[in-house]
Amino acid sequence: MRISVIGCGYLGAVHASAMAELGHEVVGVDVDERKIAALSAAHPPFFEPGLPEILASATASGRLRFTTDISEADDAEVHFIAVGTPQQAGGGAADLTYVDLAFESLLPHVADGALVVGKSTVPVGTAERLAARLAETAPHAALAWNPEFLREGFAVKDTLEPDRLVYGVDRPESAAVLDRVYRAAIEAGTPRIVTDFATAELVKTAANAFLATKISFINAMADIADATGADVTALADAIGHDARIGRRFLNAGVGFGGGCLPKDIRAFTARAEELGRGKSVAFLKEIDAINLRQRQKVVDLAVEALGGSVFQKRIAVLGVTFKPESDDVRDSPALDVAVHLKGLGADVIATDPEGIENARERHPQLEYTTSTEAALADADLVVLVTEWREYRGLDPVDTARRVANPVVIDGRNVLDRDSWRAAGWTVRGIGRP
Ligand SMILES: NC(=O)c1ccc[n+]([C@@H]2O[C@H](COP(=O)([O-])OP(=O)(O)OC[C@H]3O[C@@H](n4cnc5c(N)ncnc54)[C@H](O)[C@@H]3O)[C@@H](O)[C@H]2O)c1
Ligand SMILES: O=c1ccn([C@@H]2O[C@H](COP(=O)(O)OP(=O)(O)O[C@H]3O[C@H](CO)[C@@H](O)[C@H](O)[C@H]3O)[C@@H](O)[C@H]2O)c(=O)[nH]1
Repeated sequence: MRISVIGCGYLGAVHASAMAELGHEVVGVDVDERKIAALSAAHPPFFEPGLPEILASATASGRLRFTTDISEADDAEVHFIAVGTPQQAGGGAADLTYVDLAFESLLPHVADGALVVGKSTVPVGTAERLAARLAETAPHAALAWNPEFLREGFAVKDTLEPDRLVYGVDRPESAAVLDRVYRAAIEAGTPRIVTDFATAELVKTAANAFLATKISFINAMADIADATGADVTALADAIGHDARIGRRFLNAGVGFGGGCLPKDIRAFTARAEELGRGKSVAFLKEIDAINLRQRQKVVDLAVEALGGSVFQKRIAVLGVTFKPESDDVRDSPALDVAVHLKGLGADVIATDPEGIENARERHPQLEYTTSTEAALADADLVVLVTEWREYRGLDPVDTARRVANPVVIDGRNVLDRDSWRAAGWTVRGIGRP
């Protein structure tokens, strides 16, 4: 099929490449010339495992090209909208400017019979509004909402082998078109849920709200564990054996960040308030508050570990991205902790395998290194806040030789505390004795 993907960021670049990998003819469109130049040269403008390979093979095959000229989307049968929906400046609601601009710029290029498919995460009601606008200007085209559930770090696999497909449609023909797009996944047995616009939009919001709730729930348990000497990791293992609860997403630590969960729960709350249903999701404000307290908790642990002040103390911060296997620092708990410690007068040196460039752009006041050894050298304190494999695998004996003072705050509860303690370290975790 001929497909266009409008917006080639973390979501769109992967979606475009994956669609081409499935054999479709794809044009990726973005307003960012640098991004388009990089993608056209088969260089992903961000770090995502597996993307370089499918991008290279799809561009070489001629099935995938990128452009800043939206008129090149003219002959597509399906147009995916994958532009950003960030948090509004000064409020929690989603900023729909990019969706609206992308949609308006696409309208003159929507052919009769084409399907416009929203992929961006939007407040419920957006699809209905856009469908009405489409009916005015391109009455022989249709709109669908097909939310995306990929995780950064696993984006290629999640796109090619999704857990489920959700189609929000207003006519059965739209679902049939999406079935052709996703034929490979459907033939492999991927469940598909065909529903109305509002349900499809809400499925996405509800999924992220649930995931955020799971993480803040375990972080709340970590706080009680801290007050009682209990161990939140053992607690998570034990409750996780109950299949109704499940062990995944019960890792206590510095909390959730990224370009999705934090902004999506805030946008959901704002939308529910607009709908007069604020009370129904008021708990999400507490989920957010618990999450943000985790960042403060790590900072407080650092102050405590250094005897009441971090002023002029050398602190090695391991990790700046919001999670491993990504270079994304949007709303990153790790970077927030580093910035906060710096604000308290610490001599912070932050390291990360992939995120330094993005972190430096946002917070040039921090000192960065890509070398873990350089970060550790003569540190008075080590703070692990993103669980990259290289940090989880650090040798405690060798690491102890590098630092000035063998004290580590394990903000992700990933170090083997027994071997670190045996090597002379003081180890502080989250919700662990
Ligand atoms: N990142 C993820 O893991 C993920 C997963 C699922 C859903 N989502 C949702 O997908 C959407 C995109 O997220 P992202 O992380 O890819 O954001 P992003 O900021 O990485 O990418 C958005 C892209 O849209 C481009 N853009 C903006 N206006 C445009 C226009 N008028 N025409 C063409 N391109 C335009 C930007 O230049 C940018 O490259 C958001 O709604 C997000 O919530 C993201
Ligand atoms: O037990 C856990 C699991 C995750 N996290 C943190 O939660 C955040 C989000 O992690 P994850 O969900 O893996 O990353 P994203 O790539 O942001 O993916 C989420 O957001 C996407 C955008 O909406 C959705 O598509 C995905 O389904 C949803 O998992 C990260 O900061 C993690 O460190 C924890 O603190 N504890």
